Amino acid sequence: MALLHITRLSELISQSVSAVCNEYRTAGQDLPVLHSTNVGPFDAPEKTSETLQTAIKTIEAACAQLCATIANPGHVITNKVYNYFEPACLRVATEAKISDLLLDKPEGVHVGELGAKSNRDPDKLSRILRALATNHVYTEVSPNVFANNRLSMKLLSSDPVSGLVEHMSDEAMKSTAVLADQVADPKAGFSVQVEDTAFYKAHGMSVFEMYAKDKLRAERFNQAMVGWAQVTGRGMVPKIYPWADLPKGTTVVDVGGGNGHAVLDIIKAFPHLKVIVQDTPAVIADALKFWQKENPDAITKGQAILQPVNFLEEPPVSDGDIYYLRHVVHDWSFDMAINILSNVRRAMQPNDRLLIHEFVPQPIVDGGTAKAPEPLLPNYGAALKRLYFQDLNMMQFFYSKERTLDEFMNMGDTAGFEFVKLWDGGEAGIMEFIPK
Ligand SMILES: C[S@@+](CC[C@H](N)C(=O)[O-])C[C@H]1O[C@@H](n2cnc3c(N)ncnc32)[C@H](O)[C@@H]1O
Repeated sequence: MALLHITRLSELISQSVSAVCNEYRTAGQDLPVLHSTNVGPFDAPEKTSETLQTAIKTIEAACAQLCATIANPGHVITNKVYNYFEPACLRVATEAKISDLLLDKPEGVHVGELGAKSNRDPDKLSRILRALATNHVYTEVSPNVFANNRLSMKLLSSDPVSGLVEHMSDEAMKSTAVLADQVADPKAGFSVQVEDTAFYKAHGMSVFEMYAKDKLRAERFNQAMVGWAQVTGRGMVPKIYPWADLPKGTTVVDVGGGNGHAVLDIIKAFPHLKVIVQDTPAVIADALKFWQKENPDAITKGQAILQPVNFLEEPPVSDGDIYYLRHVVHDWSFDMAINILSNVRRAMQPNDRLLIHEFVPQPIVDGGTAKAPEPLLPNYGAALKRLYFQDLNMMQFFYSKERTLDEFMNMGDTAGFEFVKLWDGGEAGIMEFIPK
């Protein structure tokens, strides 16, 4: 049985590798290589076919499960706990702009030069870059000479994923360090108040209070949201919902829209639509710069309007047809989320629609709709770990959570909405509601 288990895992890996090769071959594309700095043809989630996605998921899940099954347990656990160095090293690399310094230098750059150009101690830098290269971020081409590879290209300062790395390895990770203390605390551990969260303990304020005061971190967070969207399928937003079928002039209100990158993609694909982005005044000021760079015409023509709102205290603008909330509800406890949704409900007419775009995690025990082949964990285990860590991120920031479909349906019902449909978008889905 034990032998069957590990050989089955290895078979799953080799079958899935064949499937990957086949997808590339059929598309006439070269197979990916780790040291390449070129963007691969299927690197973006929206460019990855379902067959390729399943094969990659299976490889990730089976490799992790095989290692966990056969390696020394103490070794595996020690490696897991040492993982906290990886984000710290990634932040050193992004803040020192190492990937920018290595751009177009396939022969690599000596750490002495990297240290001089980034004002970092070369010895510390070399050890940090070596730790990253050992984990496949950067290549050490010869002793102390480092070059970019397919992963380190995501750390370029022009790539919004680098903002995500900094946001997560700075203010987020500092709160992760005290998460266990908060969970064990007899008072804070059972609270749902934001003042009792790990984030509040670490920083003495909530995350949105931080961003109201700290402009650099606030701008970085907005960039992080674009990076997050890119990784989880920015290009998916126009594909998940039948935006094309909406009548000309339909107005989509992006409530808590950040800089409005999601609706920017929507009007790019569906120019017959109009959008209004609403967020806090500081974020809207940042959003204006973003649109002036990305699509200034939409602002001049009035196709895109940017407006401040405080959705905790007032309804969003009332002249929308579709109210779209992307990764907003997950920031709030049940009661606070009901307050926001009730405010949205107050802005809406009977024929308007509410779209809540969020992760919808599947229970691990029956695997929900994911249906991984045995002996993989039913939810594809390590391949989907981001989803479960993201839920903990919501715990440490807000004492909120990533919710199941049932939880969203209950929430919608409480706030005065009738559930219509889940538009499946893979990792995240759009839940459509109408006013009751
Ligand atoms: C997790 S971000 C999601 C941003 C965007 N929808 C996206 O998917 O990238 C949550 C957003 O809610 C906004 N927000 C928080 N409190 C708010 C409030 N009281 N009124 C309006 N927006 C708020 C934040 O500024 C932030 O842009």
